[in-house]
Amino acid sequence: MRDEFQLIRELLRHRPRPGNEVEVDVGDDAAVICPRSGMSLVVTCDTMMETVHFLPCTMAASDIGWKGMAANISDIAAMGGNPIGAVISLAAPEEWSDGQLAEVYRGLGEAAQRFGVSILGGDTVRSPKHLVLTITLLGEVEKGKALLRSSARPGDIVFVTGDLGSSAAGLHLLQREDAEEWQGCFSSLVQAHQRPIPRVDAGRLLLASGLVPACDDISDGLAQEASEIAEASGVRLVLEGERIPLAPDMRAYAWECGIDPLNWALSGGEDFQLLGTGSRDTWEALRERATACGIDLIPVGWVEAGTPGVDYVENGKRKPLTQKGYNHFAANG
Ligand SMILES: Nc1ncnc2c1ncn2[C@@H]1O[C@H](COP(=O)(O)OP(=O)(O)O)[C@@H](O)[C@H]1O
Ligand SMILES: Cc1ncc(C[n+]2csc(CCOP(=O)(O)OP(=O)(O)O)c2C)c(N)n1
Ligand SMILES: [Mg+2]
Ligand SMILES: [Mg+2]
Ligand SMILES: [Mg+2]
Repeated sequence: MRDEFQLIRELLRHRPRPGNEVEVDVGDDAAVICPRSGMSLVVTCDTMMETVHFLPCTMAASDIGWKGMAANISDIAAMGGNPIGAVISLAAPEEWSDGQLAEVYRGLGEAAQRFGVSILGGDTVRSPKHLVLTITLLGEVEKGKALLRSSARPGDIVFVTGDLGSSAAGLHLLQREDAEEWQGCFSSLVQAHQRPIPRVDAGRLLLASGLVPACDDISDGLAQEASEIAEASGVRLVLEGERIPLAPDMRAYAWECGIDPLNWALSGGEDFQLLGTGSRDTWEALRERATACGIDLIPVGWVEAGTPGVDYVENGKRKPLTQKGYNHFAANG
């Protein structure tokens, strides 16, 4: 029989050392943190749910922890912030052994360590069926400077920070009956799905440049995130299909499967790159500054005045984008 308090001690045993902002650490009724002066708190929350976000064939226990943390860090990155500390809710079924749960926390701790996140506390309950991992992440951002979805302006360039669709391709591969035969050749896709890297580096650079009006992270696919910026800013985004960056491995795997790789980029989700807009006048300066820091900003379209929404240009023809992103309550969810 599992002991709740023994399990909590086990899960927290190897957590990263708390950062300087932590006034009261895990172990009391609540944690106390103090952001640096001149900084505002940024708060976000995301859940990883067995069957919805992962299956035994798609993710090892440690990957679940990494990805749960990475998905939250990505939302802080999209605001231009720095992550500070996490509060973690774990609902665990009896079928998951203490060892497996410790593995979830090992992966979670690896991501926390890499991105400077303190584990501030959490809650542990029994789940009658599936594993559910919910993380609330706190971060800090310079007061009044957070990057918003609502600041895109007509004339802006639309850009992304890296390849799209690889995570969806990795998920497709991992769910094949003959997945093992494919994993060796396309390990980068599996890696993109299981161990995404949130773009805190890019978010911080975009904020520091002062040249980026709007930003969003790509959790639900480019189509959905572009429409979020369009709606929030009251503008029309125009995406150019040919410019959307696709990893060579992703193209090759899609070709093997007879699938259009752009569908994975537009609708697949979980890439956790950033989507942003920047003024045309300062675009070259911004791009050079990013390149100097090893960050690619890839132009994928532009912003126009018009009915809020997204248009798509393919083979020189422009039309409203029909692809939808990931939606938990739709057919693709
Ligand atoms: N159940 C909820 N209660 C309150 N706010 C929510 C809930 N679900 C989502 N939100 C808020 O709605 C907005 C959109 O959520 P979501 O699409 O999940 O964002 P993201 O893709 O960045 O994680 C966010 O501001 C989020 O905090
Ligand atoms: C087994 C399995 N099926 C489907 C998916 C694909 N999937 C699940 S949730 C999701 C979108 C991102 O998750 P969400 O909870 O919407 O995160 P948020 O947008 O709130 O950051 C995707 C693409 C998956 N990762 N695993
Ligand atoms: Mg969310
Ligand atoms: Mg987001
Ligand atoms: Mg979503």
